[in-house]
Amino acid sequence: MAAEVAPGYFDPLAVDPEQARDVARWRTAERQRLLAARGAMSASGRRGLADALAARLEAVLSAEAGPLRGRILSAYWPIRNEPDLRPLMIRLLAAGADVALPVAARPAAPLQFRRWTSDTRLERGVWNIPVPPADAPALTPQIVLAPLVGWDGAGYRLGNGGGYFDRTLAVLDPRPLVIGVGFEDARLPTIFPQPHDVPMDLIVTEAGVRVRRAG
Ligand SMILES: Nc1nc2c(c(=O)[nH]1)N(C=O)[C@@H](CNc1ccc(C(=O)N[C@@H](CCC(=O)O)C(=O)O)cc1)CN2
Ligand SMILES: Nc1ncnc2c1ncn2[C@@H]1O[C@H](COP(=O)(O)OP(=O)(O)OP(=O)(O)O)[C@@H](O)[C@H]1O
Repeated sequence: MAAEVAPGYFDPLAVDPEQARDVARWRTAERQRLLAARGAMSASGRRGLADALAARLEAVLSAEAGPLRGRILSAYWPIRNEPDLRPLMIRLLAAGADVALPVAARPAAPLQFRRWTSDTRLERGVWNIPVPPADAPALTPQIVLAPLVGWDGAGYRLGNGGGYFDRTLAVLDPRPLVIGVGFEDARLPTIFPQPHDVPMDLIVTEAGVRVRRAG
C-alpha cells in the first residue's frame, strides 16, 4: 500500500493548503485590527513612542553593528502610521552611514534598495509609497530595518501583506542584520509562521530589544 502512495504525500514539511488559507485569512483580519489600533493612537502619542523606539534602536545599532560610518542601512518612509524614524535617518546620515529605502519596483519580486539623502526628491511608487527615483544608486543593505504591523516572541513579522521582505531576505546575499521595528502593543502570541516567513534577528520596540535570535 505505502509503496503506491507518492513519497511526497508523507512529507512532514509539506504545507497543507487548507491550513495555509486559514492562516492567510487570519493574517488579513489581524492586520486590519492592528492597523486600526495603530491608527487610533494620538499623533503625539505615536510621536513619543517613535522617538523612544529610535533611541532604543540607536543603542542597539552601536552595540550590534559598531561604528556606523560607511555602513549601509535600509530604513523606510513611514506609511499607515508606522513609527516615523525620519529623525533617526537624518542622524544616521550625520554619523556617516549610507541610508537606503526599499522600493517595490515589481509585484511579487524582491525589494530593491535605493540610496536616500535629505536632498533626494522622492517619487510616488506602488501604493503611493514615496521612493527614491530610478536613477538613485542601488545599494545592498548590511542592516535592514523592517517595519512591523505585528510581531511575535519567536521573532516573526507580520507585514503589510505583500510578502516583500520575506522574498527579499530569502535572496539577499550576504544576509543582512534584520531588525524588526514596531510598537510594543503590536505583539501577538504567534503569527503562525509559514515556511516562507523569515524571522528577524532582533525585534526592537519602544520598550527595548524584545527578541534576539541566536546566530
Ligand atoms: N514604509 C514602508 N515601506 C515599504 C514597506 C512597508 O511595509 N513600509 N514594504 C514592506 O513590504 C514594501 C511595500 N509593501 C506593501 C505591501 C502590501 C501593501 C498592500 O497594500 N497590501 C494590501 C493587502 C494585501 C493582503 O492583505 O493580502 C492592502 O492593504 O490592500 C502595501 C505595501 C516596501 N516599502
Ligand atoms: N519567498 C517567497 N516566495 C514566494 N512567495 C512568497 C515568499 N514570501 C512570501 N510570499 C507570499 O507573499 C504573500 C504574503 O506573505 P505574508 O503574509 O508573509 O506578507 P508580509 O510579510 O506581511 O508582507 P510584507 O513583507 O510585504 O510587509 C503570501 O501569499 C506568501 O505566500
